[in-house]
Amino acid sequence: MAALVELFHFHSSPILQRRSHVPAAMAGSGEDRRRRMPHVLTVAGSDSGAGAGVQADIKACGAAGAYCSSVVTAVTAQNTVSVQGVHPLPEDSVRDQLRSVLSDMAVDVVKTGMLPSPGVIKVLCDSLREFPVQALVVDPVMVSTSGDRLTSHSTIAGYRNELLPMADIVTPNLKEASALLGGMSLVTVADMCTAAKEIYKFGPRNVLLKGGDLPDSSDAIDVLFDGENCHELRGLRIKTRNTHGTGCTLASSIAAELAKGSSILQAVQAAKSYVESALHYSKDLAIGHGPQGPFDHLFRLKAHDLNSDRKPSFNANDLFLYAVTDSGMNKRWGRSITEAVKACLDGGATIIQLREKEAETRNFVEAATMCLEICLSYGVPLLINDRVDVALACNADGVHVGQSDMPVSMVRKLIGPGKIIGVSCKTPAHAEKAWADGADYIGCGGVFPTNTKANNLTVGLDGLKAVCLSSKLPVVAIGGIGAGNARSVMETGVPKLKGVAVVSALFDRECVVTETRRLRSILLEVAAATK
Ligand SMILES: Nc1ncnc2c1ncn2[C@@H]1O[C@H](COP(=O)(O)OP(=O)(O)O)[C@@H](O)[C@H]1O
Ligand SMILES: Cc1ncc(COP(=O)(O)O)c(N)n1
Ligand SMILES: [Mg+2]
Repeated sequence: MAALVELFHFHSSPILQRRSHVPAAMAGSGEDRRRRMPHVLTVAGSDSGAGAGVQADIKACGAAGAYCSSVVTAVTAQNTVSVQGVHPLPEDSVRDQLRSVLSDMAVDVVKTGMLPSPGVIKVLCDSLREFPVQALVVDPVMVSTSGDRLTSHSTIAGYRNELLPMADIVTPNLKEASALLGGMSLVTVADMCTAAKEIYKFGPRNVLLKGGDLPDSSDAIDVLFDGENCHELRGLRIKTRNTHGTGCTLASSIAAELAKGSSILQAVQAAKSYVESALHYSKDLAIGHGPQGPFDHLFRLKAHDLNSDRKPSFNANDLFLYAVTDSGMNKRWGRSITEAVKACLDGGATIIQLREKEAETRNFVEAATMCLEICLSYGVPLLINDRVDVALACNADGVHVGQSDMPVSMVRKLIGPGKIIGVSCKTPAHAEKAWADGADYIGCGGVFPTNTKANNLTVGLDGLKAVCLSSKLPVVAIGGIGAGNARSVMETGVPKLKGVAVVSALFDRECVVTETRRLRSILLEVAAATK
């Protein structure tokens, strides 16, 4: 067997070199300039419940923006309770389907799922030799999560000797890894690394050992061995029964990312983050009566995509010196809102939020429109506090909402994918929800006591740190911050903390320009010192 592994190892070249890969969007020779799409072919079983198998693969690829063709290897009768029947298709039918697609449709990446017999593995390997593709992703499906067997024992040898040596990445779960290694026990992350290295010896160029079922782990930990390093990939473990199809989905999503031109590590990270988001969105979904429900692969059709290039215009560094206006203070100092905004822009504010709690709508819209024009001339984004209608009316850059304002998912629906949404958060749970709902940044506070907001609970520097450490979104600190304590806030040095938001320290002062400059130079000093 070692010799066979050697042989295949030698013949299969590293990913992206096997077939010259033309990025789909740019492809097109002189005679054919039609637009191409990244194309994944899944070779897998049908799941009548559509949570796993071919159905999951098509949805996962679609969600990633790839086309997905499908060669069906078996038809299963299954639901959220168990697998009630498995009907493998004749090998000839699988061969015909493979030929139909591979000979015509310019497949970039092949992903395999349920392969019910050694014969089907052989047919597939022959087809891949006849029609080489850019990359092969092998999800060695053996047993469904419900515990039902989906392939014969004899296919394990087929995987080891024939398919794995051709694979760019293989994605066993704990049970499958153990089966491939003759029953090795896997209970710790260290065991997972050892097992990944052992499986690597069968010939795949990368091994992703999935730890969805790792006992006693509060995170969802996967391990990627690329022949040199063992990367530990940690994600949030979502508390839900709806995990049917996570393995199929992860592998298909990896295939789609590879077809789009990502490296293996990038593809795995993007896929894992997609599965995590999909589980989070679907955690309360009720489909079926069994213990293992499916999830909603296409949740991004409803909520915006957090990890896409949806909003290249939002730059987290804009949170550096965040000025929040206050109509009461402006009145006290005899300033118009536009004068206040212009002054803090002159002093170097990097983002502005209009927070007008008392203004009449007509006046607010007029003022916001004028402020927007000023902000545009400084190249600084303008956000509106709470009032989605005002933001829409004046075409502001976004909205900032609090925990009791309109929910972020609704705001997103109203203002569209291209606008910025910020949310006030006090706890890691708020921060997680803000991320899942599709916000762009978090305002965390009140860090210190303040008179600007009545009855506002203070979270302190420790509360701020806790939110920043758990947040996937950039954070701006708010509440009682000014020249006297901004340094202590920024010196917490937590990675997600991008700046401070201030109200009174700028606007409850005689000269807004001077105060903004003073604060800015303090922030710049800390930034320079902590670089
Ligand atoms: N409850 C969960 N929360 C977050 N991620 C999960 C959860 N369960 C599984 N995953 C992730 O889903 C992917 C599939 O893993 P796993 O469920 O172990 O595979 P399989 O479905 O093949 O058994 C992995 O990236 C794993 O970390
Ligand atoms: C047809 C088919 N293929 C694969 C799986 C594995 O499901 P999971 O991704 O939950 O391990 C399944 N249950 N059915
Ligand atoms: Mg699973």
